[in-house]
Amino acid sequence: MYWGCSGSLHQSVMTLSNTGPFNEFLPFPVVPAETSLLNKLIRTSLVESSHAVEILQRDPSSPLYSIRTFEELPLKKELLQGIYMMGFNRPSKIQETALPMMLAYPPQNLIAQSQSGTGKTAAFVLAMLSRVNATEKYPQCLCLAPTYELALQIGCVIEAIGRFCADIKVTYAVRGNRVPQGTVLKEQIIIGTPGTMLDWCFKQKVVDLKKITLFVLDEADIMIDTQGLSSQSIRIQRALPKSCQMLLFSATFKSTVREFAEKIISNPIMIKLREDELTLSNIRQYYFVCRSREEKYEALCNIYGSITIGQAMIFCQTRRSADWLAVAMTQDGHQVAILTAELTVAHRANVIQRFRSGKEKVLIATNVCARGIDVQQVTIVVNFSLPTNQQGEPDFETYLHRIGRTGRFGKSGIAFSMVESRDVVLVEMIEEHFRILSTLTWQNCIPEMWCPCCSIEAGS
Ligand SMILES: Nc1ncnc2c1ncn2[C@@H]1O[C@H](COP(=O)(O)OP(=O)(O)OP(=O)(O)O)[C@@H](O)[C@H]1O
Repeated sequence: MYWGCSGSLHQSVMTLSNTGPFNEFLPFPVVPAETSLLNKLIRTSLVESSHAVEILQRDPSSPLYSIRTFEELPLKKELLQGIYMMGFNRPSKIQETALPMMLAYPPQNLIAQSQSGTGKTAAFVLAMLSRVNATEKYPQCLCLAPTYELALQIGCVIEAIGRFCADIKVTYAVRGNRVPQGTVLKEQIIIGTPGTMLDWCFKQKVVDLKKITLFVLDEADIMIDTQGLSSQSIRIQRALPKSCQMLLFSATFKSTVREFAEKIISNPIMIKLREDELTLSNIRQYYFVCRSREEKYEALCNIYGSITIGQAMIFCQTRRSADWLAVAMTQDGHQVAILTAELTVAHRANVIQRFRSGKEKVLIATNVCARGIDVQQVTIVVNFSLPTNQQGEPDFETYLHRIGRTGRFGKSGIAFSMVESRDVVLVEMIEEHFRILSTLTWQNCIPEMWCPCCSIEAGS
């Protein structure tokens, strides 16, 4: 699989190593950069938010306005053409507010937070392509991303939106792309990871930082959670001229991100798009009490026999039980895909893409690799085992992530949990926990006695 575009780097085999923070309960860590990448790869459309953009902090001297159409922006016609070729008819929520600020003169510094998929990348790509002076053949914009693959993804967006800007070129400061000292870079935009960018700027000295007019730091939350990346980014940023415009983007706005952002960006305008909260209120939840794994499987087959299922996602606690279930379902003639943390990111992306496109109807996943992955068309979620922590207590957060839907995409869904008798107490704890948030409709259905509550069309 090749994730880059036609830029000046070509490399076809990519895997991300699991180097992120280690989750003590699970054999494989959840790596936020991987989740972010997978979501980018599987996302084909904008995640529209119902929330307004909040302006947390603003430069009082800057006029603040938002736009409704791309034509209202000072964009060159080649960029408008590029935008329309991408199928973007109107700006997203975050673009409405951020783009006028990013394109304003004099240039303004901006910190923007908005959840994944809301159009941040497209926004800063437009800013980069607008700021560049295409007649000058030297680096003018630097963009930092936390991983090789994410850097290449940004490059793809630049090349897609900028396809009519023939004179603007992009290069990649990422591992494997070596530039000997003395190289004269002609590309106006450099996208890279902090380590290699640092090398290009300070060791190889192929970038004259004094000539950089726009600096973009993407996925700031991932950067600061990944050892070394934030200090490398700060080193680069500190060497830039005072007049250089700084843009920082993040999907989350934890206090650490805010502190980091404020440390490196002076007098920023700060904007934030509130995230839709996960909710269980539109999910009907049922559970089966089973005596064994085999009986859980029988219950699962009963669900399949009784209701119309679009696509289902089944969660298992361990890889071994995921494998067992995949074999059993395949033998019974189901088209099943399996997602476990041992797969490389490229492999996982492939599995998810196949599932998205409907090639498989069932996706069996272990929790670790499915967390944060956005598969919107799923109408049925099955907990083949309830998520628990190392102490054997219910993992409420994971439960919510597995079955929760945001208000915006809150088509009703159904979730089934298979529990062994000794675990009914977990069900009660989950019920107790979420009763505060929403009204739950738990139903105790016993496989042999199929109850009427379950004869509901999924997604109805
Ligand atoms: N104005 C728009 N109209 C329609 N689609 C858009 C628009 N802007 C972006 N998109 C599309 O929406 C998807 C998400 O956009 P984008 O990647 O820019 O979001 P993001 O906020 O940067 O996400 P992430 O945090 O995961 O990087 C992409 O498929 C992109 O092509």
